[in-house]
Amino acid sequence: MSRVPPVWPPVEVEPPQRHPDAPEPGTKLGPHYAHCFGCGDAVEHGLHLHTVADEDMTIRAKFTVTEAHQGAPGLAHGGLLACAFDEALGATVGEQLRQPAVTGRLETDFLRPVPVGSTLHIVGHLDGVAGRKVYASAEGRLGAPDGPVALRARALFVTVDLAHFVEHGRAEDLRAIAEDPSLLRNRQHFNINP
Ligand SMILES: CCCCCCCC(=O)SCCNC(=O)CCNC(=O)[C@H](O)C(C)(C)COP(=O)(O)OP(=O)(O)OC[C@H]1O[C@@H](n2cnc3c(N)ncnc32)[C@H](O)[C@@H]1OP(=O)(O)O
Repeated sequence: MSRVPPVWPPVEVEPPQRHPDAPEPGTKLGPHYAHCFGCGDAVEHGLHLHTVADEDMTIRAKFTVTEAHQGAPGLAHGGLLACAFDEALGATVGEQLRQPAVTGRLETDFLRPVPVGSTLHIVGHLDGVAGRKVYASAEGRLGAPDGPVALRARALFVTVDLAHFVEHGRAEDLRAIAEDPSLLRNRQHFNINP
């Protein structure tokens, strides 16, 4: 079967406009929510993605695969790898546009197995905007920023109002944030206040 991907982005897009408050290249982004499985520091066996803003609408992220992330013996679970890309792409969109957005569609190509103990170096890029639709893509290299490509991913994010999270989030988790706003680690950027 051919691995030639379809045209990307799949619709006509405008070039994304970097928000004036988007973090400067080199800024460490930190977790956006303590209990986020992708980046949260309160999730013992989470992915703990470390993300840094970079030039040209990109972010760089690192994900180290632990024993807790196995699918086959000694190898990362594919769904968790997709999760790492969801997180990295979400950070790319959120940090560069400074607008809440959720994943509408995520596609992932797995090119190489990713062993436990290895680190994936992910670069996420904002590709274009069409109304509320935001297209982003990412590549993950094994072991080093110039290592072999292990995964590629493409995603459609859809921008939403903060009401999306208030309406759909579990009440006790929203209450916990109201009681301890520091759970939203990046709240100075997004000013989420449910
Ligand atoms: C820093 C933060 C890091 C966070 C990283 C993690 C990110 C996440 O995991 S977010 C959680 C997972 N995602 C979700 O829970 C989203 C669930 N889905 C939804 O809530 C809704 O379907 C939602 C908001 C995406 C879209 O619904 P709604 O607001 O009614 O808009 P809707 O009109 O259906 O869609 C908007 C546009 O997107 C398009 N679209 C939506 N979904 C898709 C899809 N899967 N494929 C193609 N196009 C789509 C629609 O066709 C529409 O296009 P157009 O404007 O051209 O008509």
